[in-house]
Amino acid sequence: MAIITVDHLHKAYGDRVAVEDVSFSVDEGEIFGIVGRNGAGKTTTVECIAGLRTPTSGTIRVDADLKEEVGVQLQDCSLPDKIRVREALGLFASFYARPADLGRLLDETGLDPDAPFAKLSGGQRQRLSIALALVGDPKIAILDELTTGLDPRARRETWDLIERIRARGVTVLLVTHFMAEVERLCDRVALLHAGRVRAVDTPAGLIARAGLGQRLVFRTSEPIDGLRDLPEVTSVTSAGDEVTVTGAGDLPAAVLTRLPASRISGLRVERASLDDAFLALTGQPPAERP
Ligand SMILES: Nc1ncnc2c1ncn2[C@@H]1O[C@H](COP(=O)(O)OP(=O)(O)OP(=O)(O)O)[C@@H](O)[C@H]1O
Repeated sequence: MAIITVDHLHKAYGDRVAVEDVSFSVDEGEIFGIVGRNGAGKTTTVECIAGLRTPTSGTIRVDADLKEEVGVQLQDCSLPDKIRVREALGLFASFYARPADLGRLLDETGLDPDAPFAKLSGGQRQRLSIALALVGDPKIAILDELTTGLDPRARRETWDLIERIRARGVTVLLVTHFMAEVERLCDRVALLHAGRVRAVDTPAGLIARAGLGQRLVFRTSEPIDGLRDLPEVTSVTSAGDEVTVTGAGDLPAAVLTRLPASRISGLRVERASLDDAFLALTGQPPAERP
């Protein structure tokens, strides 16, 4: 059952259109991702859902009390240096009629209640900002760029935390640039591009929808322009001398007609990833690698 329904959302800041036309719905209990390049309109969309911005037109229905039952973690959490984790949680809890059990939140996030904000690592700050979003025991948690800037270990710990939150029945709306995060966490995802929805699907559905059968990765110092004309090829990208070719059909045989095996090395065949699907659906890669 839908807990959030966004219908033809349009939001302009003066002359600048941030969201052109966005519609999707989020089912109760799912982790729903919103992905797109910088400036695609992701933050504006979730801020409208959270009631922090007013749509220029279109409608948003949220089956929850916005003040009491929707927790929001926006980009860039900052608190006074000296405030301790326990104090920050207590302060935010005082805004709610029925706050969450702070002991359970501390257990879930693994934070030291006596640590001052200034002493927290990037990952701990991120976990605190998630805890603050959950302090009102919300039905819906909106998390914006949850793991940007975290190292791989801190990112994995944050993903585990989100899975524990979902296991409690919280619906999670997650804005992210990272396709690995989407594959790991999201049941479904809306791909935004230039203020519009390109696709709403499961991660596997997005890959299938992009029509990318497989990809070849190899090294060569030969020119690769001729590969793009092959009917089997969807995209060709290179980084240094490593070339990635996506496509369908008998891709290896087609590529080898243009590039003899003697001129390439390290050839491997991989299934298409969500990064590839993003590239195929928007014409651009999702973001710089974390
Ligand atoms: N308060 C504002 N005033 C004017 N323009 C804005 C404002 N907020 C966002 N924009 C513009 O609206 C567009 C969409 O911004 P938004 O922050 O929603 O995108 P985003 O997909 O979340 O990007 P990012 O990944 O960089 O956070 C951008 O072109 C941005 O510059």
